[in-house]
Amino acid sequence: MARGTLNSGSKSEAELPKAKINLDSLRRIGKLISYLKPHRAKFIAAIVFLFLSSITGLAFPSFLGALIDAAQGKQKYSFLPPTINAIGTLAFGVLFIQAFISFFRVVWFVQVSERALADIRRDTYFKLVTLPMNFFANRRVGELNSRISADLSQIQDTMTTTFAEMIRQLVLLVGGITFLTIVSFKLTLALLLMLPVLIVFAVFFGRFIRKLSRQAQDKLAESNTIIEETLQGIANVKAFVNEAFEAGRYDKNLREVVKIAVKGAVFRGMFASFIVFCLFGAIVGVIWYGSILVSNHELSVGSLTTFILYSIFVGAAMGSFPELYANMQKAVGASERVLEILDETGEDVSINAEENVIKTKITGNLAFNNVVFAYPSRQELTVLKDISFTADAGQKVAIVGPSGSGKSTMAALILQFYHPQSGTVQFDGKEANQYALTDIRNQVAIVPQDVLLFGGTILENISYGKLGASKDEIIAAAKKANADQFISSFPEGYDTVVGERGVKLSGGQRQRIAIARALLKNPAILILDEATSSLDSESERLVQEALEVLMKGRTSIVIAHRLSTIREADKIVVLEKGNIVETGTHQQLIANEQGLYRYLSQLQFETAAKVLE
Ligand SMILES: Nc1ncnc2c1ncn2[C@@H]1O[C@H](COP(=O)(O)OP(=O)(O)OP(=O)(O)O)[C@@H](O)[C@H]1O
Repeated sequence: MARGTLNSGSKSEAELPKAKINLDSLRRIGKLISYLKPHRAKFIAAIVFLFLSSITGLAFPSFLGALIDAAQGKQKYSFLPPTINAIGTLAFGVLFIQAFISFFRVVWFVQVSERALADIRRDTYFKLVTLPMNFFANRRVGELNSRISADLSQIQDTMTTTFAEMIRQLVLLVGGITFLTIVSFKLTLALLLMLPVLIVFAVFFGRFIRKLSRQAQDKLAESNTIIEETLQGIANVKAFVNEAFEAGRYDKNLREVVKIAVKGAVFRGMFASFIVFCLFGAIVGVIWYGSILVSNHELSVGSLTTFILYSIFVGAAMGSFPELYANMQKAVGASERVLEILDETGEDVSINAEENVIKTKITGNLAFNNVVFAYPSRQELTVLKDISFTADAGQKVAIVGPSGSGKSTMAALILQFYHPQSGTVQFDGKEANQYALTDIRNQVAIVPQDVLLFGGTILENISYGKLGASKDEIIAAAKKANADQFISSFPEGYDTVVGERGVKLSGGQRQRIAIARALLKNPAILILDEATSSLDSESERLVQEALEVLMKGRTSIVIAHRLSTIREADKIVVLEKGNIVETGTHQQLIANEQGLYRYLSQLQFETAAKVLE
């Protein structure tokens, strides 16, 4: 039967959907098979060895039969030596060769599939990280993660085990039937009439029982949910005096669990009787008939032994096919899902670090010309409607407006995460598409609202702004970003591990790390997405000071939530529902009594005053 490793038991793999195997699906997954090409010599050698080891495996029942016959003074095959010792020695010789071949076939299969799989994994990951933002908007991280883990594991399992097992069982089946026919045509006929019917019956029976036990498990899980819900909401249960109701609900569910389990037990019992009576019965029948042939001198004892062993080989091979086939189907499904990613068109970003150099310098003039934009995932909602504004090199331009007015979307368009439906985004007077994508992203930095730190040291996190920066450069950037002081206060300083498993940094501290990152990157254009949650005043002062240093000498686009921080801006763009409703300096805008800016300013001023009271 198929080995236990075929379904490594992990839930996600066991639940992978199956796909139909036909010419069309095989053609589609041909691209994945092409990953074997660089290793084809080894792969072919492994298949040849697999054939050899399976064929030598087939020799053993004949050796055993010959040994038994030799013990009775008979010679079973003329091509085998007549004495017991000679046959035994030969059998050991073949065994040794088989062991030798098996070693290499296992090692080679694993080597080839591991390497091919690593290439597929690498390409899938590379493709994933270069895919446009829109791709990620429509998919959950968990789902993508499972493609790289569960789907690829299934493909790997199939490559290393299922595929080899399929070939091995095929050889055993064909070879087994051939040898059986040689030993006794009559017995083989009797066996082949019975065996397939019994095996098909056993497989379907087995599946039905598995389905029943899954139903029982699901029902049990349901009753566990009832317990969980009741205990979590115990205050509600008590307040409504619904203890009896919950107890009834649980009891009803439990009865159903028992009902399904008992029904399953009946079928399980029937299955056991069936196996005992029919399958073992078939063997007993064959031996019975064989013994009659032996007593009539039509068959030797050795031949009967050989026959029984080959029948076991053939039966096991037949029985293993349904599971092997199901595994193949899962692998085809998994391959199709992985290919879906590989076939997507990525952004024009190279994954070679050496190619990531700035080819065209940008001085920092930025312009939006009649930009109209809707997110590809929500075409019906036009987020930006005819936006035009300019930011000259070195200027500080603030974008303000109510929540949802499209401020962050403008930042995403500057970073080329998305492209406008009409209108253009220009850098130094040239349209964005005239630059290499990496040229723009390498010269634009963003300090986001919520700073994500990667698992690693503070030093590594800052150097994310400029990979390969020296420690001195990093410390200098941290000093300018007002971060050196708090970093040095940690016992491990810059080597302190942060991120999910490390030290938790406060919002203000994380922002200063992000500022140091941006300083290190030294961009021509800076986007500041101001944090909405307010920091305490000391933290705020440190962050604000660091930001002033960062903004000096470059174009800064400040997405502002607190209007007090942008009074000095060269230009303030006021956005409302995707339209620019006002543009000007703080003085100009505050003077407009009917203006949105003045209204928002007053609102914030009043809120602040109330807090102070
Ligand atoms: N990835 C996305 N896919 C689809 N719609 C989006 C996406 N991101 C934002 N939106 C929508 O675009 C509109 C503008 O959002 P945006 O985040 O630009 O506003 P904002 O002005 O930055 O808001 P806030 O001040 O709350 O951050 C909103 O209606 C939002 O629902």
